[in-house]
Amino acid sequence: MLKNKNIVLIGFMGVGKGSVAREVIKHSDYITIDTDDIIESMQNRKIKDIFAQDGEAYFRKLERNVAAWLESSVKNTLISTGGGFYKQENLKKIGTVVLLDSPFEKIIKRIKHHPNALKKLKKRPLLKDLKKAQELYDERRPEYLKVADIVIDVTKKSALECSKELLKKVKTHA
Ligand SMILES: Nc1ncnc2c1ncn2[C@@H]1O[C@H](COP(=O)(O)OP(=O)(O)O)[C@@H](O)[C@H]1O
Ligand SMILES: O=C(O)C1=C[C@@H](OP(=O)(O)O)[C@@H](O)[C@H](O)C1
Repeated sequence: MLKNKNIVLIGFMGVGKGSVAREVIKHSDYITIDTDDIIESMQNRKIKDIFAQDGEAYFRKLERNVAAWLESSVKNTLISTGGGFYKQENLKKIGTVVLLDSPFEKIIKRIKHHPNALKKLKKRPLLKDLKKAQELYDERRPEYLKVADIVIDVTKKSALECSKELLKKVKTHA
């Protein structure tokens, strides 16, 4: 583990941030937290309900609050983030930024193959319209690459393989 250094996992919706984080903690001393989970628990409602009831701008404000808290108060933690969290101004101050990268079609294929696919799609308001989601992906991908300290191509790898690559790359990045 790096001293006083968080790992911030970024990447498009459904690319596997949560899945990889859960593998990393099995093979290291890291504790993991998820910005979406923090927001849902503070609000006592689901992300899709926050979007529906108060709109995306309100959700982004909540993300900003979480980002400020992460920077001031969280250390030595693997932080999994929502797909839009990478835009936070203080992102690089929170920790080493690791991008999970994969083509749009592969991400969607994976989600659709999951036994709980419908639920997985429903809980992500920005995946409702796949054409718009593809546009969002195209707009974001260069920005993800720009902000990342480390990039992991997750396309042909299991979450376990990705977690091992992450731990190795983080170690050598220090
Ligand atoms: N490396 C992987 N190989 C195959 N399927 C994966 C992999 N990583 C994630 N998945 C599947 O993709 C979907 C989205 O993963 P998830 O971890 O929830 O993504 P995120 O946290 O980035 O939104 C889930 O159905 C999960 O089981
Ligand atoms: O890409 C985005 O802007 C979003 C991604 C979601 O998280 P996941 O990446 O975990 O699906 C969630 O934060 C919200 O629906 C907005």
